[in-house]
Amino acid sequence: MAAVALPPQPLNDESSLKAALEAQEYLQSRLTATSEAPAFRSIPIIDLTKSFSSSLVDRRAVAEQINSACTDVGFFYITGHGIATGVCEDVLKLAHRFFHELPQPSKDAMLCNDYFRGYEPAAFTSVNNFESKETKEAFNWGYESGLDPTGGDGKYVELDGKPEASVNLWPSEKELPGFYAGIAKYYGEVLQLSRHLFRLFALSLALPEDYFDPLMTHPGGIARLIRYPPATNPKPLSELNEDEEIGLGAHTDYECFTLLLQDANQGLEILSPDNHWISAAPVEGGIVVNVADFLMRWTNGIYKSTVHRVVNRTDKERYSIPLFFSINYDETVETLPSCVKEGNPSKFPPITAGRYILDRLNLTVKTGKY
Ligand SMILES: O=C(O)CCC(=O)C(=O)O
Ligand SMILES: [Fe+2]
Repeated sequence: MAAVALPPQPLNDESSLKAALEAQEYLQSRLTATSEAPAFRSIPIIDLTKSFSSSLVDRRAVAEQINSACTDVGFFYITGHGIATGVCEDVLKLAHRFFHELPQPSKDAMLCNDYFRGYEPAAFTSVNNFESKETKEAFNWGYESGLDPTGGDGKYVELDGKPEASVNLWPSEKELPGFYAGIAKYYGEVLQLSRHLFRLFALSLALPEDYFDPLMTHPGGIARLIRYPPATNPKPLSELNEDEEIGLGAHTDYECFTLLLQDANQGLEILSPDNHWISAAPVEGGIVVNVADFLMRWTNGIYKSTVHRVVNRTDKERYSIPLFFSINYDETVETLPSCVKEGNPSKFPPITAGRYILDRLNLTVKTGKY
């Protein structure tokens, strides 16, 4: 069965902005009150090795674990994912080089553009309504067909639906030799891993395995190198801490799901429904996966998009590299058929992938459009 996408329609800016504002309200409600969902204290680890098997039975067994993780926690680690340790180590080294070797004026010359590509100095964006000053700095880039091992289908459009060659901003080869090639290596692999995961998500949702394939031929995929400075007052995660030094404020992600590579320093924390923060400390060889808001809506709320934040509690810098994987930005979709039942109708109107993400991003910038 082919994926059911709606026929092309004019972008409905109003419904996506409404959805973006609702997401902010949801965040505030999660931070101020507990939710009725069952509490959790740990994050499942899923070994993907069998998901690469030629046996559908093996692939379904992995998909079932994904279903439980997404229903209960919204976060899981993947191991056995096929991206070599060396590739992960190399891209983390590149992150270090970007922040330490590139002179500040060169970074400033690549200041984040309207599509959120380029360099974000500390405190440039704030995910949580500016309640906290964020210490992180970042370098963001997005999909280019040249970074896609499939070569893409030539139909990529940007967040606002415009066909753009590329709005990415790259440091020059002279200033940072090997940077683009190193990014391309990791990005290409993590993009393909995301497509593989989406097939497992399809199985996990009782959909045909290729259900999402036509929707990720030119997918949105913003990725970033993030640097968190060392803590000025290192201390472990504790309920008693009140003066948290926020690296990245409490938020949910916007797209379908995120694949996060982190270095050896812990800092990522996720919010259990009973409002306890749980550390998502690095797991050897593991990549963190979390459901984001677009997929939460698409599954009628069955898959959880869980609130998380980053507090670097160590005396070392911390680096992380998330990829926010989206379907093609020009797709408008309605609730998945397997997530709508008699007595449980769709809770969410259709929205367009890119426009929704752009509205969410715009709400994070001090000079935002709204
Ligand atoms: O740095 C991390 O560990 C998490 C980053 C994150 O949550 C994000 O960029 O949305
Ligand atoms: Fe996040």
